[in-house]
Order: sequence, then structure tokens, then C-alpha cells
Amino acid sequence: MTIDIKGLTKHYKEIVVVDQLSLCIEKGEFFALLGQNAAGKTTTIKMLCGLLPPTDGDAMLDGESIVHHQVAAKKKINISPQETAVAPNLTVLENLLFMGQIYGCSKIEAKKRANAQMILFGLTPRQSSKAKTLSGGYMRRLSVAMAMMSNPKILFLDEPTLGMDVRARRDLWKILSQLKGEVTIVLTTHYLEEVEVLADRVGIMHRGKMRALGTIQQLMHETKKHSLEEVFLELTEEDSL
Ligand SMILES: Nc1ncnc2c1ncn2[C@@H]1O[C@H](COP(=O)(O)OP(=O)(O)OP(=O)(O)O)[C@@H](O)[C@H]1O
Repeated sequence: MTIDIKGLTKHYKEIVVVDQLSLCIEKGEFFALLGQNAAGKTTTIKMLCGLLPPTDGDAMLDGESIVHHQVAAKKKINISPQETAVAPNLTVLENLLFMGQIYGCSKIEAKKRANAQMILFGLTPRQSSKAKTLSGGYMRRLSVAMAMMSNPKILFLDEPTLGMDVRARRDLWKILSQLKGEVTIVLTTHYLEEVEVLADRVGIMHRGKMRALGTIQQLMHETKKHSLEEVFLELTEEDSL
């Protein structure tokens, strides 16, 4: 098991934003975390990435506690956040090499990893382009490729296809499919089709709690619904609580 979350909780004063979340995610799994706006998805991911301290509970990331061994836990993960960390005035290759440096790679190793990521993400033809000249779709590919430069065991993708056109979105899905099994992926998204294409398992959060967990087939069976959208609407309806 790569991610083992136990009773993870976040309060802002008296408001409970993430409420006693417990969840296991297996090695190599592609897991989608769903929920309406303000369900607590980003807060959960921020806690798992060490960007926000939990009020209570803990999570083990590849055996390292986010509360007791924060530095070791952080080494296991990387994130492609909603606000991209791409440097606009550096080229595609320079952005990747810069990430390699941050993660302590030798120059040769950084070059090797950067080339491998550029091939995987279809960025080789744009390697000398300044990042600020890339389309939104390519910019996001670069952001994910940069996150992969640290060879993470766990990759968090926070709404990776937000604002992309249909083709750019599908292109990124193809690339992300190739990462399946290689790295454990936790995806948050509002695009249910994306989940249907990519995710092995789905968790639906509502008001900080995990309302349902399973494969899409299991969730449809349990709720007697015929699509993920119907399941989602049923489980996030206010009077269903
Ligand atoms: N620093 C903060 N102080 C107080 N409340 C906060 C803070 N950060 C987030 N919240 C609240 O926590 C709740 C959960 O926010 P979060 O960003 O985790 O939701 P989300 O599920 O990721 O939503 P979205 O789909 O819109 O990104 C929201 O009601 C938000 O207003």
C-alpha cells in the first residue's frame, strides 16, 4: 500500500473542512478524488503534500508519516498543482533541468530524465520554446513532466485539464494513461469523463467526509445508478445526508 490515511482532519477555527478521512490507496493505483466545490479535496491534497498541517489524524506515504516524518514523506511525492509552477521565461528543457537540479540530480542524470519526460509528454519538438509561448495544454504537460522529474512514488494531479479544449484534454489523458502502474496517482477533477477513462477507483467527498469509495462499477451497483454522473449527483445531494 502506498497511501494509508487515518482520521485525517482539518479545522479552520470551528469549521471542519476535512472530517476524519480514512483511506488506503494501493501501489500503482490511479485514484480519483471527486466532490463538489468546497468538498475538501484540495485541502486533503495539501495536507498529504505537506503544504498544510492536519488538525488531527495522519497519513503514511510509502511508509513515511506526514506528521512525524514530514521531510521523508515529502521525498515520496510530487504535485502538479492548479497554479502551475512553470517558470515562464525558461524554455521547456530549462524548466525540466531546473527541476532536476532542485531534486539534486547530477547534470547528466537531469538531462537523461528531462529527455525521457519530453519524449513521454510529447514535448521534444518544443524543448527550446520559452514556456510562456506554450498553449494551456502544453503548459500543463510541462507542469506534470516537471513533477515527474523527481521520480516520485506518488503523483498528485489537482484538476490537470482545467480550461483545456477537448483535444488537449484527450491528449493529456493518453499521456497520463501511460503513467498508470508506474506511479501511484491521485487525481482531483470535476470532469467525470476523465475519471471514467483514467481511474481505477473513485472516492467521492462531500462536506469533508468520504461518502463513497470503490470502482465506478461498484458505486453504480451500490447506488443502483447507470452512470458515474448519476452516482455523483445522488451522493452529493444535500438531503441524501
Ligand atoms: N485558509 C482557509 N481558511 C478558511 N477556510 C478555508 C481555507 N482554505 C479553504 N477553506 C475552506 O475549506 C473548504 C474546502 O475547500 P477546498 O479548497 O479543499 O475544496 P475543494 O473540494 O478542493 O473545492 P474546489 O473543487 O472548488 O477546488 C471550503 O469551504 C473553503 O472555503
